[in-house]
Amino acid sequence: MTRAETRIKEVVAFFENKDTFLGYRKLMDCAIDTQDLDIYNDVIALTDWKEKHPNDEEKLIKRSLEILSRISKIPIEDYNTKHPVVTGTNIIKSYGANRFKLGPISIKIHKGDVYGLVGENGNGKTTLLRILAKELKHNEGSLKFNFDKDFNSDYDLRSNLVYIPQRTQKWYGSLKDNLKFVLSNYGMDPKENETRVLMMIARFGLWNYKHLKWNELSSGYKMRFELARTLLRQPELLLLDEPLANLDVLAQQVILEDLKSICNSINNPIALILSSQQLYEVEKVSDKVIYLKNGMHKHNKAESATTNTSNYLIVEIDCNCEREKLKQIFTDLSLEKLIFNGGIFIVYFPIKIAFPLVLETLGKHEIDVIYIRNITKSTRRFFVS
Ligand SMILES: Nc1ncnc2c1ncn2[C@@H]1O[C@H](COP(=O)(O)OP(=O)(O)OP(=O)(O)O)[C@@H](O)[C@H]1O
Repeated sequence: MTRAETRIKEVVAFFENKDTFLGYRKLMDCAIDTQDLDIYNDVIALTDWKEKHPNDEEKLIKRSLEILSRISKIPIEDYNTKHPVVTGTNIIKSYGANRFKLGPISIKIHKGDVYGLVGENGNGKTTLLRILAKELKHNEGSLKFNFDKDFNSDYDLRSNLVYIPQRTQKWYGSLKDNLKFVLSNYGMDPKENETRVLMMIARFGLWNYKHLKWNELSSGYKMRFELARTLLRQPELLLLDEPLANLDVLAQQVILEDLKSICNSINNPIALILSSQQLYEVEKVSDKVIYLKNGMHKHNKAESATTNTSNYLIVEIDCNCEREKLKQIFTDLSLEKLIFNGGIFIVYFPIKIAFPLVLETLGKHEIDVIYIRNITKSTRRFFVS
């Protein structure tokens, strides 16, 4: 079975399980991979119908499955993501003597992969993104791009790599007109322009917002607009600085999943690096997490001998329990260390202790647990140690 066939099968299963919210977004990804304007028009017509008939789930499923069946007849070529699209070697950036220094950092970025860039404030995330975007010059090391589309100037480079900063600029006119403007700059025929723009509007859940102006959109929808605008340019490398900053928790998860799915396109994958403070959300979708501490890349290898946390099971717990009581109940589990950090406990056990045993112990003592997480392999442990 090809990747495309496997994916269509998955999407059919979402609809069969009546998970139409996810199924419909994945259906649109399958449609985008066909690059077939007739399919796009089918999806656009169905999106319009769906917005007008929000309660007719059965018909939506039926019509979606029909489109999927048409998509399955279109051959989709697998893109070979073997070669990195960016290779940075020993990159160093200094803002001057006795000031912040980033690096040396070495990094290889492949299309189809999502890289999460995390770290506390002021540790160099934006600096690294701006270097990769060629907005900022590095002092030492090499940075090589290997794009499919040739670039002869920094202007050309801008269509291969797109950097969306934390604060984006105001625009004028309607959301849809602004998106159409992007493609008209590439000299696209007006009919195709309309179809591609409406497809992207549908994909980013902007259908009911397409006639609104900048000041009529919430920050979250402004970010969706930026993503739609960016993806219309079909970049090969996408650099996002804090894209989740203004989104509510559910929207953060939806946008991250969408980005992952779009970047994982079968025939047109994109390499994505995004910086964020939303560690868990980012870890969930990232193929690799880059944790920056004082400008250095701290490698997240739980087994690494260089990390002083490697020999522990580390658990984060929020519970209604006194510190002394917690200490006492964990004595049997050979408790190593108990830290109270920002309202939650960080508990260290020898690595031989299994996480379910911690759960069992808390249950046995009827501790009122609000939240618990095993952070042994998460970069979260760097934030608390
Ligand atoms: N143009 C500049 N000149 C001098 N120092 C700078 C400049 N830009 C950034 N810095 C310093 O470099 C360090 C790293 O900044 P950077 O914005 O890269 O961090 P960050 O991890 O993105 O932080 P945040 O999470 O707060 O956005 C900070 O100490 C900052 O003050």
